[in-house]
Amino acid sequence: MTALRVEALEAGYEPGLPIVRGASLSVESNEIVAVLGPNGAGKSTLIKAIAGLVPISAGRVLLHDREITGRAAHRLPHEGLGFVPQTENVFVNLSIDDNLDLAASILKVPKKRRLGELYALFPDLARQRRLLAGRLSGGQRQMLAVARALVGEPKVLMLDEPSAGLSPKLVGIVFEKLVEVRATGVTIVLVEQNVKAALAIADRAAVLVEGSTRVVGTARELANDPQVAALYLGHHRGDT
Ligand SMILES: Nc1ncnc2c1ncn2[C@@H]1O[C@H](COP(=O)(O)OP(=O)(O)OP(=O)(O)O)[C@@H](O)[C@H]1O
Repeated sequence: MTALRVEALEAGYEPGLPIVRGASLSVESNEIVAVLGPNGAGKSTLIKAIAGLVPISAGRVLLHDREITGRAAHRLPHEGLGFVPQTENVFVNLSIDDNLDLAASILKVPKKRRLGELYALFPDLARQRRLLAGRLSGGQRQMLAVARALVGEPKVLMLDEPSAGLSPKLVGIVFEKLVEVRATGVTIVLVEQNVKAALAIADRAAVLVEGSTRVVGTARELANDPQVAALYLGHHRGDT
């Protein structure tokens, strides 16, 4: 079953100046799909447009065959779509517990059960639950951002550059956690500059160039395609 379908999407920050220009993507249930591409290709803009944070001027977004095009960001967790922004993705002045508690209150999720499940998935967070989020290391903070986005039990979780600012070791730890999250039945879409790390966990990937999806293939095909590598993937930050 198709979990998320993006059809010929156009989106941008100013009217008449689309940054995303005809991006199409189909993500099957329980897949991990990476959106890759050169700097400035519009990867973040695409994921933010799906997440209701950038205006869409053409095309459609469907979540499990239900159209959600242009749906306001705050409504999407109720539709089963979770989003982890690249920055400001936790409340730094609140504890881990309060970050999760607040998300559960807003989404009207049974707190005790859901936080118990999330603490079982993220034991490091459970151990430090009274600690302020602002005092967490980069990797732990990213884990909390993922946990927060999971509070509403999304069917599809989208992440904007989860590896940003993390050491290669921490990228590995965070990405392994994403594989565990997928094993709980969550479909994952991630935008990444770290091509190598993303292709290591992804089933398939799409390469976005100048706002449109140019190549879609299995992670293995893309990793081994010298033309794709030379043309589109290049040598990006963290790609070592
Ligand atoms: N808030 C904004 N307002 C106006 N233009 C923006 C905004 N954010 C990004 N852009 C522009 O949109 C274009 C695509 O940016 P975007 O961040 O989507 O690319 P990207 O592929 O995610 O790149 P990177 O990998 O460098 O983050 C760039 O030209 C950028 O300057």
